[in-house]
Amino acid sequence: MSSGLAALKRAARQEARLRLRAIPPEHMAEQSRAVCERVRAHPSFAACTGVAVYLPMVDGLELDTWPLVEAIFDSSSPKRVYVPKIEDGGHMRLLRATSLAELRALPANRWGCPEHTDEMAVALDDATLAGEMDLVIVPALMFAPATLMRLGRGKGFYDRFLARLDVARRERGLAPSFKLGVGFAEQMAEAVPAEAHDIRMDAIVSPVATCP
Ligand SMILES: Nc1nc2c(c(=O)[nH]1)N(C=O)[C@@H](CNc1ccc(C(=O)N[C@@H](CCC(=O)O)C(=O)O)cc1)CN2
Ligand SMILES: Nc1ncnc2c1ncn2[C@@H]1O[C@H](COP(=O)(O)OP(=O)(O)OP(=O)(O)O)[C@@H](O)[C@H]1O
Repeated sequence: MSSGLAALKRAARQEARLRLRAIPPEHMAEQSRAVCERVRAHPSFAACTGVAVYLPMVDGLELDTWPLVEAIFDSSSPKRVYVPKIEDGGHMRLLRATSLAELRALPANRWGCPEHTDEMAVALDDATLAGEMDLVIVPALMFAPATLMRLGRGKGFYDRFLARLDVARRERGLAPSFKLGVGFAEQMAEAVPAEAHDIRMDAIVSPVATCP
């Protein structure tokens, strides 16, 4: 990556963290509920049979996806649910979860994200390889709804996972996954610095708008 772009990304991540820290907790909870409602109302949600969703970090500072996860498991027409697990070496696996209780009981990893432990995950396959998810709920530090681009946490986990997922789906004759970015109003920007490997979202949902 060119050092100019790296510096731009670094500065934009710092700006995003400042904005996130300034959101009152009750405003975060309210926005999270509104975004989860909008996701449930989106056509890609009704259409999907398998959803990849992150579980929010315990210390907050990102959109709370629990209202969405609870709604999926409460539904009479359940969908398959997959959650990320970070492996050594910077690889992200997606593991199928079979109940809300299973997810609720997951311990926090070193970054504060609820995640299966290595022992729990031993018998679980990486669902990415079978291309099982048709909808991916994508986190980011900042989004640009006008361009559908996102700025992640800088480790490339989602960019690499989304690329691998769609390769697996293509090999099976399946359409690409629908990539739905979710964030607080404070995380929406005019533009974000982007590189060739940064994967474009199909839609971005904030509490007040769904783009496109
Ligand atoms: N809830 C949740 N789960 C998720 C993600 C996420 O963004 N949110 N991820 C999305 O990719 C993956 C974990 N990705 C991470 C990527 C980078 C860092 C990281 O660099 N942490 C810093 C300190 C924290 C920070 O301010 O970002 C560090 O370790 O130095 C942490 C997690 C998978 N699970
Ligand atoms: N498809 C890919 N293949 C190989 N390397 C990649 C790919 N996507 C991203 N990377 C690498 O990952 C690192 C982080 O990329 P970047 O700064 O774009 O992360 P990010 O978009 O903030 O992270 P994330 O996607 O996890 O939210 C970079 O070194 C980049 O080269």
